[in-house]
Amino acid sequence: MDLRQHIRGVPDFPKPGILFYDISTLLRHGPAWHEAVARMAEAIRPHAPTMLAGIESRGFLLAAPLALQLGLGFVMLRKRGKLPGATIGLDYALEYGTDRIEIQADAVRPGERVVILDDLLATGGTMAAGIELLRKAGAEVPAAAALIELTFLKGRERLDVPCEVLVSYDS
Ligand SMILES: O=P(O)(O)OC[C@H]1O[C@H](OP(=O)(O)OP(=O)(O)O)[C@H](O)[C@@H]1O
Ligand SMILES: Nc1ncnc2[nH]cnc12
Repeated sequence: MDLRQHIRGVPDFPKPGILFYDISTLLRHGPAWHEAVARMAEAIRPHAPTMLAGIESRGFLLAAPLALQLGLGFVMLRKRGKLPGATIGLDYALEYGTDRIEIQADAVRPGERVVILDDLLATGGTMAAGIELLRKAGAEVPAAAALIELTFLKGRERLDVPCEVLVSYDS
């Protein structure tokens, strides 16, 4: 199955000139979504994770079913101020301005092998921050994974681990 047929490019969202790769149409299609999760599980398995992590919010859509498929738990990396209890945070640069992601301080045990998931790798800033935050919390990060990579933005060059992807766009 060509997953590309189930991903919609929406022009000029969220601002003029940006082509937004919308996974809503993939999520809505049962067989395509099932296959995407199954293929992602097989791509991640060789990295031998003991746990998964998902980046808010579209990363959660992958982390939850993949954790079930692989028989693992998963941890939420959330935007600022959303997690209760003690947290560890990391500020990171966006195209315009900065953002912050956080993890609960007791979320991972030292040396836990955590594969980090997001829906899409664009500039790589979000994924790189997620990896750094997981390491700050004591995890090892053997790999990252995303459904979609926008290769022309070279986000992969910002990562020091392999990134598994299912669909790439070069423009
Ligand atoms: O590689 P980057 O340039 O950092 O961009 C990729 C990030 O941007 C999107 O998240 P967004 O902030 O739109 O949040 P959402 O998942 O809540 O929609 C996407 O889900 C990734 O997390
Ligand atoms: N072009 C894009 N489409 C969908 N999500 C994104 N996140 C960052 N860039 C994006």
